[in-house]
Amino acid sequence: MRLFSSASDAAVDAAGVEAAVGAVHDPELKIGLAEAGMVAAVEVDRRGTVHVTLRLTTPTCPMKQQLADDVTAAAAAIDGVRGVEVGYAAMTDSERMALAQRLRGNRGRQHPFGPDSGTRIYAVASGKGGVGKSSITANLAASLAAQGQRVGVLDADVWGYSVPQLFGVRQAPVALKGLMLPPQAHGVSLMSVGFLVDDEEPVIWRGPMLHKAIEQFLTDVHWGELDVLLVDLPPGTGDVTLTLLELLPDAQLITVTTPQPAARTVAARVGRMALDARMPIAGVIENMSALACGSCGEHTALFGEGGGAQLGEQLGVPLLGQVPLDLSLRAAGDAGVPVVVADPDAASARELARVASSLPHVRRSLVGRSLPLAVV
Ligand SMILES: Nc1ncnc2c1ncn2[C@@H]1O[C@H](COP(=O)(O)OP(=O)(O)OP(=O)(O)O)[C@@H](O)[C@H]1O
Repeated sequence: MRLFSSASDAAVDAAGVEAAVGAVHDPELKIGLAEAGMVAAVEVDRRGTVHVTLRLTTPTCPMKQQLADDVTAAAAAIDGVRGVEVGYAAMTDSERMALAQRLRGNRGRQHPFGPDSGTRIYAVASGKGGVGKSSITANLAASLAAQGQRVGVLDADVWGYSVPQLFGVRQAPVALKGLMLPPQAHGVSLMSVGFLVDDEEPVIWRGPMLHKAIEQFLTDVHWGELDVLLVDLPPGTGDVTLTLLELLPDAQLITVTTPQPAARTVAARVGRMALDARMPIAGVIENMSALACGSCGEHTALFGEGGGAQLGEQLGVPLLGQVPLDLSLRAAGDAGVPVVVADPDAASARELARVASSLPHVRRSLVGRSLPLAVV
């Protein structure tokens, strides 16, 4: 229990406490605790201590501590409250079922990112692997979340997933009667195959199974209302990319390349594929641009120069930014904290934050809406 020295000895407004506790937002469910049916009891004793019992979706709820902190802060803000004690109970099966149904709403088996959704979707692609596509995705997401946007990251790089590592999240998502609650980190909702398999275990999905898995990541995950969904695609133009193009026809492509000709040429193929599918391309991000020496400031173009600008020209889209090679970005990624959060003044972080705040919103032309693609 936490005790406070209250400024006044006024009788506590029990209804006010209950309303304040009920209004606390559950970050995974994305609704208030009262609406989620999670407030089992709120009592105020004669000493001004508030006793709250929360009904958790699962006893091992990863948000338990944060919920306790938020509930404590909300109750403590009410006049006369001298202490707050938070206890827990678990939902029954039927309560979990009712909650899952409420969260799904009436969309049934449809995913929530259809043409009527207000979510901007960016699919982050590269030709070659290892050019920093996942690092860029993670940092754009964390930066947008820090600006107050509701952001999700779908790690569609099923074989080479790195979103769990980049966000420092290892826990499996809470499952609520067939609906997965995406883990949260740095204000971003996350979903990745990496949450569902052991680190050492190879993912050997192919064809229909892959298609099904990607579909489920869109349909059976409680994304809630998002302003932006970033999809980290696997490198190249494989099955997953085609599946996503089919499932998310309103997605816009962001192509990541290094300045090197080899990376640019392969990235151009992904760009061409998007153009052929009439998928809008938001632009190109050049990563691993010139390295600035920490002490003398001199720039070394380790991977050459100009690849991003040339790719942009080739595809007829803007160069959105040039993220320098930066030790801070690599170290932050290894530590599981995006560099825009861990070291916002680092050169890479400043450029990534700038790109995030000026991401264009390119709409798909209504001409030829159906895709000339099929998934086998
Ligand atoms: N600008 C940068 N400066 C320094 N290191 C970087 C930079 N961008 C990425 N890296 C590092 O390069 C490695 C590869 O990055 P990342 O995993 O983001 O690439 P990727 O294109 O998503 O790879 P893949 O698609 O093969 O999984 C990581 O160790 C990352 O920390």
